[in-house]
This record gives sequence, structure tokens and C-alpha cells, in this order.
Amino acid sequence: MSAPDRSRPVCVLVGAPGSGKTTVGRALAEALGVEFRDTDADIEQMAGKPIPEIFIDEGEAHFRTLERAAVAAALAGCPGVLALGGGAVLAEETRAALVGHTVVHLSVELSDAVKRVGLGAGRPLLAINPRATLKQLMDQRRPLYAEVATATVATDGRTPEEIAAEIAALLKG
Ligand SMILES: Nc1ncnc2c1ncn2[C@@H]1O[C@H](COP(=O)(O)OP(=O)(O)OP(=O)(O)O)[C@@H](O)[C@H]1O
Ligand SMILES: O=C(O)C1=C[C@@H](O)[C@@H](O)[C@H](O)C1
Ligand SMILES: [Mg+2]
Repeated sequence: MSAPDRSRPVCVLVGAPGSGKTTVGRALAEALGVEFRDTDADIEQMAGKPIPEIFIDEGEAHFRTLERAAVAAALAGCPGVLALGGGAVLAEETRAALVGHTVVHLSVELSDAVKRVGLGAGRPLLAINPRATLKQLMDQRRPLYAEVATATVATDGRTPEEIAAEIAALLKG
């Protein structure tokens, strides 16, 4: 059996805000016994402040610049499960960098996504009118998640553990 490649993620998770990338990613990493990394957390560490503060102080464009760099670094240096921010796939550079990786799109319908993000706390783009904004984001991004994904796993009405188990089975082939 060949040794696992320590320089690339075993799985990259993409999907809309509230699809469960962070929650399922943690459960999957634990099930596989590998590290979990989340580019949103990397960006906060890099910037030294929470994401909402980056949006307030420097704006979304600056956040997206930090995000492109965080994704590139994580793709080259995370041997475990990697969760991307919900909007990371907006960058053409990031979509290109994902080619050749195992990328799982966690799909979610609007009704479950709205319930999960609630009033959008900690998610600056959803601070106003979360339901309408989420619908708009999801409509815009659905084709982008599909473009980068090597597999899609539905999350509606399922627990994070069930979803993580399905992904673990997929990864085993
Ligand atoms: N399958 C699920 N069923 C029920 N609740 C879930 C499920 N997955 C995640 N949640 C809950 O939904 C909320 C959002 O989940 P999470 O933060 O993992 O989403 P995300 O995809 O990482 O979002 P973001 O793009 O904003 O980082 C959390 O409160 C989490 O506990
Ligand atoms: O959907 C988005 O554009 C975002 C999702 C979050 O994961 C964070 O990356 C940030 O709040 C932006
Ligand atoms: Mg997350």
C-alpha cells in the first residue's frame, strides 16, 4: 500500500454558508484520525481579528485577497480535511488551484441553510436579510461549487455524523 501524501488534503469541503463545512469537516477529520483545517480560521489568525472585523475595517475585497492566499497555503500544506470559506470558490484562481484535488460539495437547500445560519451571527454577508441574501449567494455559487466538486453530498435533514460517514466511505472508494 502506498503511503498517504502528507502534502495535500485528503478531502476539501466546499459549500454554501450553513452547509456544514466546519461541523462536518471536524467530524470527518476525527473519524479519519487526521487534522482538520478551516481557511476561515487561518484568515482570522493571519489577520489577528475575527472575520466580521476584517469586513468592517478593510472591506470584502481585502478579505478575498487574504482568502486566496489562505486557500493556496492550505492546499499545499494541509494533509488532513480542509474546509474552505463559503465564498472561496468565487475566485477563479482558487477554482483552478482545486483541480486535481478531492473536493466534496456539501449541498444544502435554502430552508435548511436558513435554519442553520439563523440571523447570520459571525457571517458579515448575512448580517442584513439573511434569507434573501443566502438565496442570492446560493443561486450565484451553485454552478461554481459544481464546477470544482469531484463529489456532491446532500446534507438536508441529516446529522453531521451521517454526512461524515458517507464522505469517509466515498474516500475509501
Ligand atoms: N447536518 C447538519 N444538521 C444540523 N445542523 C447542522 C448540520 N451541519 C451544520 N449544522 C449547524 O449549522 C450551523 C452552521 O454550520 P457550519 O458552521 O459548520 O457551516 P459552514 O458551512 O462551515 O458555514 P460557513 O460557510 O459560514 O463557514 C452550526 O450551528 C452547525 O452546528
Ligand atoms: O459565504 C461567504 O462569502 C463567506 C462565508 C464564510 O465562510 C466566511 O468565509 C465569510 O464570512 C464569507
Ligand atoms: Mg465554516
